[in-house]
Amino acid sequence: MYQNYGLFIDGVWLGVGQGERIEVVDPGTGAGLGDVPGASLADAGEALASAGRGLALWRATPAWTRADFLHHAADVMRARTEEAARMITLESGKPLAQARREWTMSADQFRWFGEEARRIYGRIVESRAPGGRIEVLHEPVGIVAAFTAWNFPAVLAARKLAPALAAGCAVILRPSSEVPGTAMVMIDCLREAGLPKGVVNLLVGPVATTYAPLVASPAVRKVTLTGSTAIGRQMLHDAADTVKRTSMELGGNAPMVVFEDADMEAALDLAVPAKFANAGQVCVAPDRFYVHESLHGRFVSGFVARARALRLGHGLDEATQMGPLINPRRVSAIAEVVADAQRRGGRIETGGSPPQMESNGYFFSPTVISGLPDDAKALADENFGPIAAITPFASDEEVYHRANDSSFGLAAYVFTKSPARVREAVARMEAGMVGVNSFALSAAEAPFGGIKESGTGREGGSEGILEFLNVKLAHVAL
Ligand SMILES: NC(=O)C1=CN([C@@H]2O[C@H](COP(=O)(O)OP(=O)(O)OC[C@H]3O[C@@H](n4cnc5c(N)ncnc54)[C@H](O)[C@@H]3O)[C@@H](O)[C@H]2O)C=CC1
Ligand SMILES: O=C(O)[C@H](O)CS(=O)(=O)O
Repeated sequence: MYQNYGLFIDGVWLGVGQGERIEVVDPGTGAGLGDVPGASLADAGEALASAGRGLALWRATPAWTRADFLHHAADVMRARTEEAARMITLESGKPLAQARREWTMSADQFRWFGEEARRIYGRIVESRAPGGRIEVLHEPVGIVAAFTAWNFPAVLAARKLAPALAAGCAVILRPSSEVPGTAMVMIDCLREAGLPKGVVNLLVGPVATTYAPLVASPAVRKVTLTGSTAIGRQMLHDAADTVKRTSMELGGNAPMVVFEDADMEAALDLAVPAKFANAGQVCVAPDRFYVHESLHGRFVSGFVARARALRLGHGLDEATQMGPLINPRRVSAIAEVVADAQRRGGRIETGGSPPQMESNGYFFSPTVISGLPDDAKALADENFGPIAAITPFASDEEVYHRANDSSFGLAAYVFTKSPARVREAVARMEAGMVGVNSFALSAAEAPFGGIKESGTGREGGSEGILEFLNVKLAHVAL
């Protein structure tokens, strides 16, 4: 699996880092996939030095040359889809079809920001001083340290690499140790596309050697994380010591509101796949289902029937619709959410425990819970697993209050046929992204991100490149 990869420092693969080896596990079987080198402090120092050289070269590279590279990288990625999808599935557990979609979404990021690289506009403002002029320029922010979660190992990295490279930055990428191979395949695609030495470096390994030296280094001018709110909060504190730019794609706990005028069957057909994609380990997955009281009973029944029909299995089996959780700790965490629900009088409508399977994989049955109070874990916390908590509401005012009663604000979804309700929901939902009769929030051309404790900054769209640019004012009196 990893014999051709390892750490990527100064344009070469280092199969042997100076740190300890890291075992990678297939969550679908519990078996080892192989091991990868863990970076040492010396490796991190070499990556920082390499990134400094890479930045000097890349920021001087014309935008159209950067753009052509990004487009070529997207083409190479598309050509290597099957290899990449297999790696994503083996490391993260998600079914192959979802892995292929994720890789395609990742290539789209490079294609989109290949175009955006050509559109880094400044402006000139007439000065109030005779003969003067004000120039507003955009310059690359510098060396970027990028940290990503395990659940979408490709697109989370692409959402950072593509805009940073479009802007002229150099990047040190440090993926989750659960899924290092996916980032390795992606960087090998960039290498194949002609990535210059030092522009992207890859570190894998312990926080002490792959995060601490980067966040402390004054040479690193931007920290970008996709991960939990707890880790994001820590990184924001750490980055403040050297006043780094930051962008944070953090936790979510998305409400889905089904109004009484919704097309309930259509809502169910979309909600169940959205809930159980990647076994629910999706930051924008619908977690809290608020259903108008007139529809609640039928909605629960329809949700349960669809959940029970899902085929669980290893992601490499093309027939699999839901794979495992990422590790045993996630299985325990989800089991605790169910136990909390039972203690609070909730009804486990289906699921609630690991399935009976001939597998050592980390599986948990698709689970539907009703009858819970709003402060139950299944409703109040980010569960990040295959749990749907469904609860009735009586009025619009009630449901907006309950849906917004959260420290999170990543995604929110409403289902209704009423244009008036659509306008009100988009305006009143406290989230960075709102889906109306849709869960399709993730696209390279759309700004992805949250508010409140779901994070800061946006990835994708015309906003995404701004995260990696500094504004410079020049007042020229000539
Ligand atoms: N907003 C978004 O776009 C997304 C958010 N997420 C969030 O990520 C979380 C799940 O992913 P996880 O990898 O479990 O999150 P995590 O926060 O535990 O880890 C995120 C990254 O930070 C690293 N990390 C862990 N502890 C660290 C520390 N003390 N110092 C520095 N780095 C550290 C991890 O190795 C990983 O690379 C969920 O909360 C989910 O909502 C996941 C995907 C997308
Ligand atoms: O990590 C995630 O949850 C992804 O952002 C989900 S998606 O945007 O790729 O669908």
